[in-house]
Amino acid sequence: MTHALLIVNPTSGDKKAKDYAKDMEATLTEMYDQVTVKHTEKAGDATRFAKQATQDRLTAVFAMGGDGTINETVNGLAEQEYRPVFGFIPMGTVNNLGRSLGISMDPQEAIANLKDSVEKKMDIGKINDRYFIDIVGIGEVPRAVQQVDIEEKTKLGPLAYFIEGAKALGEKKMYDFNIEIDGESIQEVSMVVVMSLSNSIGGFENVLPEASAYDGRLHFMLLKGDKIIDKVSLVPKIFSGQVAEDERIIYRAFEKAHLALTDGTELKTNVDGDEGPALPIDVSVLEHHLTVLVPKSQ
Ligand SMILES: Nc1ncnc2c1ncn2[C@@H]1O[C@H](COP(=O)(O)OP(=O)(O)OP(=O)(O)O)[C@@H](O)[C@H]1O
Repeated sequence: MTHALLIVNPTSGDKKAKDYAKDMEATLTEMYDQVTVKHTEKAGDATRFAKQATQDRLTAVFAMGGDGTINETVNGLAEQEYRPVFGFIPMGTVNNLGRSLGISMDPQEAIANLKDSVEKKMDIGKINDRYFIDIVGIGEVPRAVQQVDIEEKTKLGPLAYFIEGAKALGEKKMYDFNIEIDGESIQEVSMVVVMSLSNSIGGFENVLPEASAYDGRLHFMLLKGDKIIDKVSLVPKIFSGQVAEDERIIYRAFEKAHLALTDGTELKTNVDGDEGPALPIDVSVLEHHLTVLVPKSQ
């Protein structure tokens, strides 16, 4: 007998997730013998529900919510001995993972496409003892992006992050990084370091055209501090997918890295848009770790 769990964050997508949950349940009922629906009430619920599903050996776990809910659900599934098939309906502002996997941003369409989806093996990231689905950011730009308030997000969508991030480019705060990346040592002064799983960053889909959630690699970018004067000219390059070739940026596709500051000060990371652990950090990719349902056209 097949059994699917549907995790719904009723507050996601301007509270629309709650309305779409009925359609989703009906669709899942056509796909699985049994469907259980659980609504989250607070941070940590989605992780708990998903982890329980691995212990109960359910066939599939679905999430309806923003990147926060997707991240929490994946944190419940990752590195468990048995991992159910994973699917999700993006209901947030940015929906970075949904964009990189080609899932429709229209919830109705995303639900309808489920019946015609295929299974793919998706990479996930690990930072210290937790997991991420999109990105680890370090420095003033990721910090500013994290502080975008809910009203601005609702009004402007991903553009709100872009505006705050661009403002922070004017900041002059630099950090002296000491990095080990797949056996290579990098010492560099920088204001921003980003490690992404896919082509999509902050909802913008063409930043790293070569990268994908299935390539078994994380993608590291460090903006060199000594070339700070012409950093504004980098913006069009970032959006036309040319960062990997720019001399002001160190780019590496990698599997494992250790990042610290040379003076040993604590600096908090941004993980999938929320505050993460402080440096020093260990970051790695878990290749093809989750079986995810994506539209057939992908
Ligand atoms: N019933 C609830 N009421 C209030 N907050 C909740 C509830 N259930 C979960 N949460 C919180 O919502 C967070 C995730 O929200 P969501 O899934 O919308 O992600 P998001 O990252 O805010 O999305 P986006 O920024 O893309 O809009 C969870 O981490 C949890 O703290």
